[in-house]
Amino acid sequence: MGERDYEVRRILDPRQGGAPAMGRSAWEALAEARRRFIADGVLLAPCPALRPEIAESWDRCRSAGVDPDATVLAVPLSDEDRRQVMAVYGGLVEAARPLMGIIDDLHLADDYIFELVARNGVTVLQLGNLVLHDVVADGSIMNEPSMGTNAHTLCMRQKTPLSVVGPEHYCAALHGLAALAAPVFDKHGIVIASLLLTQPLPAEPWSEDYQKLLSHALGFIASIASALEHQLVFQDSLAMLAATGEKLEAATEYGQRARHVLDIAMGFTNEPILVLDAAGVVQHASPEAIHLLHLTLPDVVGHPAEDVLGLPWAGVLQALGDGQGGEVIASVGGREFGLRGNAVRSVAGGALDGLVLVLSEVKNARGRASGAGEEASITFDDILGNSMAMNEARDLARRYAMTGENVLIIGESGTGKEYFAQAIHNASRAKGPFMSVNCAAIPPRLIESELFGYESGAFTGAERGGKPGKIELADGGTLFLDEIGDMPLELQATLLRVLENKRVMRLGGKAYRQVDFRVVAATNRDLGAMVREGTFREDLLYRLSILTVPLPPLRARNGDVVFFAHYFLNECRRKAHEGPTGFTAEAERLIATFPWPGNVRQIKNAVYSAFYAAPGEDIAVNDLPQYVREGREGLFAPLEAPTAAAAEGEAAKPGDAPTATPPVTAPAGMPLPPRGEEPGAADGETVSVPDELLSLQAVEESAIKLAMVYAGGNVARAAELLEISKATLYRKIKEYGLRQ
Ligand SMILES: Nc1ncnc2c1ncn2[C@@H]1O[C@H](COP(=O)(O)OP(=O)(O)OP(=O)(O)O)[C@@H](O)[C@H]1O
Repeated sequence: MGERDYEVRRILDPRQGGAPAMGRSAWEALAEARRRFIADGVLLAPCPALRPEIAESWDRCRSAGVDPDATVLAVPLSDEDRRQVMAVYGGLVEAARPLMGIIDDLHLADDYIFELVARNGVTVLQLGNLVLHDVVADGSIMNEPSMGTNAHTLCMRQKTPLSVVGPEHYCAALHGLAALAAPVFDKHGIVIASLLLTQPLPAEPWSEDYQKLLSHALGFIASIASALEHQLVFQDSLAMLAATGEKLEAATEYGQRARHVLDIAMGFTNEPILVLDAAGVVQHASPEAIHLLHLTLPDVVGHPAEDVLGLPWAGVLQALGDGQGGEVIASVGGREFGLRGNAVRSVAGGALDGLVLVLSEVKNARGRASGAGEEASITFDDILGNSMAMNEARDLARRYAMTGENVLIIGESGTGKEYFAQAIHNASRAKGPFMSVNCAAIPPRLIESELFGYESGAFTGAERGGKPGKIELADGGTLFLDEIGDMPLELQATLLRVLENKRVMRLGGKAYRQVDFRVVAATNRDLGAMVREGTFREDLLYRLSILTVPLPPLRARNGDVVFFAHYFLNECRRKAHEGPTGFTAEAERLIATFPWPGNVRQIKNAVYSAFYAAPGEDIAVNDLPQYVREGREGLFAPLEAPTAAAAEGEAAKPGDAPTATPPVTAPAGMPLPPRGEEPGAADGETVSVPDELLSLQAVEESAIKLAMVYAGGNVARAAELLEISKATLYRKIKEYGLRQ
């Protein structure tokens, strides 16, 4: 239509376009001009009735050798060719048929033939009652070379509606006809066909009425051509719409299938996952997420994040939508959950398509808290000591931390094994949880459920909804197996399998969960000897001990003892904001030479106890625990009600401040150590404590008692002094059968 350079309106006026008005003389002059041209090949000049396009057509016909006297015009078309043409023009024919039918309603003509002629001259649709069999064979190709000057070929050539009447036709066989034709353009402005109305000429074709009728008929045909073009565009749009609809349908179907697949896939993951669309509506939820949130699938899927997680979607997007791995905390049903998010974009850098949220309960989401509520806050920078032995241990552990492999830490009690475990965790998996299990502190029959967790109903007393084990909770982080030497033999094989496969099954469960965790194990026992005794599995030891960090006892760390004494003194001052500022020379000498079997913990406790006991500027020998003053390697004695002799003796010691050691008495309800275990103590004599009573457990037990004394029975304060969590202290109080 873009090429259309005429207007239908103008054609209705015969003076402005289409067929020029022709009176009788003009008609006769035209006929004469044609006769002369056919005969001589020359045009009579001037002949106003002869339009240039008609004259040019005659010229082309003559040059092409068209026979002006042929009786049968047009070139026959094979059936096959015709089928092909019809296949191409089928759509156009269907569109044109109702429009062309209007001619009947208008009674514009009596005898006529109204045709839709393809661009190549083949009639593809024919209406009307005029029979032209004698002139044009049915289903033939009608074009200029086959039938001389004609209206439809010329209108397509000229790209405008026009008429060819009587003697304007080159071939005499058509002289009795008037043909009116209008081109049909496609949406690109290319002529694809023409509409052709053919009628027999009346007796007086030059009459004014007939000339007017011709003009109106041409306008009508041009209008139909125009309507047909619009219809084509409309059909095109419909087709496009239909195609788009089909594509949409296909896309919707594909989307539905993908959704179904994802729904099923969700059932296979043990991760608590929520998938949200760009508007923040939950589209999928894994069973684990449903389980963790204590909700049902219909409570979650199809609901906005705001309703499910209680968080404004805009805030979630801001925190997690940039794909930088942030975390937000959501509170659902009074419990807190960490949400880590992965932004989904189908085009890199493009608009957000959705968000995949991985949930975890806050206690392990933050990656710090262990089951006992302890925090893995220690880094290698917090591990003090400048002795060569200590530096070597620290360097070794730092290197091992980077390997991601399991690490075994061996050392006496109080040498800093847990400190090292935390430092390794924070150097390699700080973002993950640090879960610690003290194999010596948990009754053997409970270790299994503590480690592996259980499903609801796994055993009598199991929590409803089950409980994840420490291994599961350590996912993405570190499992610290303290006192691994106390791991029950029957569990060692299972643990080994878990270490090898990195997957666990809860007790009473049916499915394995893949867990990504690293084990740091610690012991103060000789695992090699235990293997020889048959109480520790060799294969487990091998698995755990590939990277071993031996921690030197304090007595092997040259210079560290005095360093720690001052360090802990300063720590006390920082906490108390007052108190002694140093040690007397003699107290420092005593500290430096004491063997400290309880290592750093012991010296720390000794300094803390002296700090709160010392009345003066400096901590003196008298302020130090009695067992230190007496050169004994334990804490047992100081908790004893001091004998008068002992108190005197201490007070009389030269070089110390002239103050008596404050009598250490247990507050009401605080049990004193079992005297019966101390040979000779029953009769009140001061005796040296046998070595076996200075076992590490005794050291710990005594430290607890001492801390409780100084904390006035306040567990929180005592825990602070001992630098352990309240929960651990409660556990140890229970373990040692102490009363608070
Ligand atoms: N290198 C160190 N720097 C600072 N403090 C230390 C160091 N080593 C140990 N400590 C102190 O000693 C305490 C005991 O350390 P830790 O619990 O790590 O020892 P452990 O070897 O695990 O002991 P146990 O075997 O009895 O459990 C710590 O709470 C800390 O206060």
